[in-house]
Amino acid sequence: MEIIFGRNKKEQLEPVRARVTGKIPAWLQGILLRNGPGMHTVGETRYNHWFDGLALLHSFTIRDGEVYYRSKYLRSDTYTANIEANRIVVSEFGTMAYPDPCKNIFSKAFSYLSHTIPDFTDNCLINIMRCGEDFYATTETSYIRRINPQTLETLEKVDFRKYVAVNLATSHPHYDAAGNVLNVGTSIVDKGKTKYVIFKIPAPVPGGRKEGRSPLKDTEVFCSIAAHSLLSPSYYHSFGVSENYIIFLEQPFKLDILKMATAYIRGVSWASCLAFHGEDKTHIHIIDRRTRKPVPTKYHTDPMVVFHHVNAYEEDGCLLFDVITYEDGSLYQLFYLANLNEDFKENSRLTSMPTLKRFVLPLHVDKNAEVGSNLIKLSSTTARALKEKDDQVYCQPELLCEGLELPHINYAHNGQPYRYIFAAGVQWSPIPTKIIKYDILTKSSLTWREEHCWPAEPLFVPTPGAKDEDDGIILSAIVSTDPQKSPFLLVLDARTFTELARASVDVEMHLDFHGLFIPDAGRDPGKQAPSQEAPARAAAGRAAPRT
Ligand SMILES: CC1=C(/C=C/C(C)=C/C=C/C(C)=C/C=C/C=C(C)/C=C/C=C(C)/C=C/C2=C(C)C[C@@H](O)CC2(C)C)C(C)(C)CCC1
Ligand SMILES: [Fe+2]
Repeated sequence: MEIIFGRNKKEQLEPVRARVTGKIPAWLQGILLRNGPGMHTVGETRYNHWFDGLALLHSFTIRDGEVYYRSKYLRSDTYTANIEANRIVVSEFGTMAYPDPCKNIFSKAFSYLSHTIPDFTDNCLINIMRCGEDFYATTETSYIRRINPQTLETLEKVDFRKYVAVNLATSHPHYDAAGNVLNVGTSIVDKGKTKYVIFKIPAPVPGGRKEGRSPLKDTEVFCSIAAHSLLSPSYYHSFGVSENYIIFLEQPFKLDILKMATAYIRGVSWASCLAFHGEDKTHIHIIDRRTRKPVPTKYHTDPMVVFHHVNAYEEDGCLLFDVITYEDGSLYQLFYLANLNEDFKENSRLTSMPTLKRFVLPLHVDKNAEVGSNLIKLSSTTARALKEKDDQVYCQPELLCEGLELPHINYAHNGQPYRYIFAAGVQWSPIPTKIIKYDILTKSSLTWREEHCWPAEPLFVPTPGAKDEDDGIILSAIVSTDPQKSPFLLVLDARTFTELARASVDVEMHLDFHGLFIPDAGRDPGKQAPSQEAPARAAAGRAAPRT
């Protein structure tokens, strides 16, 4: 466990050629670029939480059946300040740090006052966002860092706050067919009105970057939602989109702003300002993308915690959305490094299982429908939505499957009807885990697993000209707890889940969070596959007839 979670990983600055066994499809050319925590101690100091680790970018460049691996720490201001001081000087999610080494309460108070609000970290360790031709490493503060996807060099630091009033933003943006980026953030201090802000980064004008203009400069507010409680906005990690709607879950996993305001002076982490309120409900906000306004019906469901939305689509006047749910916020508890030790199996039993659930919301509620009646008439689901008084609807989801996390789909189906979910399988115990293809239609699954292997999030890359949703390959970086086994990039046939190839590298690879595949530019665009993160092409793929 220590090898996987706690140990600092070395950078691999020079591209190293991987040992390929099997055959990588000739059409698969491009860069798999991923992000995750790689350094957990600096000098004598250590982070408390796995999600605090310094961002280590890594990439697998796939060219003509060969694979080259490289990795580089994100040179964030946080990284530089820590390395220069040879200790942790910037606070992260689970670790509060003090620029001033003096620990007495007066000096704490003094440095608090002199900084007023400590600046938030730009240790962008969670995901990679594409914005036109630019790529950014992302986290959940207002900072993102532009990076060079070829060399993994760190470029400029961008503060969303310059363009839109958000203090936090998700690391899971959505992309539409035209190349617009949608994201959501929380505005905590803007005129005392705590709100969730959905914002849009418009698709760049051609040649814009060449003229030195970043598409971020055109960022606009799409819609704002007032928080139910001004002093305790919800925490969220992602959101959902269908063709015409945005789904935002205001869940009872909340940030306590008063606690946050005193966290620094009290010497506690941001994480300690987060709490699950089992007595509250989950509010489901639906925004109409055409009017940019919330729909009038007030939907709610039982208390739950969601980190990852899977997908959403509309069918017969209903909005269906699939999410991975937990019964409480204990997932974040599990990833304290102190819990990720030999007793992991014991500790992890405390956590509720990630469960894939389908919610179905009626988009038009008949005012005359009887209170207590089920408004969902779809035969394909057991999800229910019960009419309540005053335009309220209580949603009861359908439980689809247990033990999925880090979900991915064929992104050409994002917001559209879809059938397959690719994900890492989580059992917590017994470990290690597996990769799963879950078929929503038949409720069956295919799995890939191997002893001692810990898979990362599986990404789907479609075959050029693909018609079927699962015509493509799955890429996943695999690390192992067996010191004899090198980490490798696994290439699976997404249809059958048989292994096509693996590319092993003799490096200490880290277990990462998220990333994307960048298909090689310059290939015949007519023949280019609709790619996971290339929305314009994905749209072209969607237009192709489906079988
Ligand atoms: C909170 C706050 C602040 C700070 C916010 C910060 C720095 C937030 C950072 C948040 C981060 C890094 C969030 C990361 C979330 C990641 C999630 C939910 C990942 C889940 C992954 C899971 C369950 C993976 C399981 C696994 C699978 C499936 C396969 C296996 O092989 C391996 C395993 C077990 C890892 C401010 C802005 C400073 C101030 C304001 C308040
Ligand atoms: Fe995530």
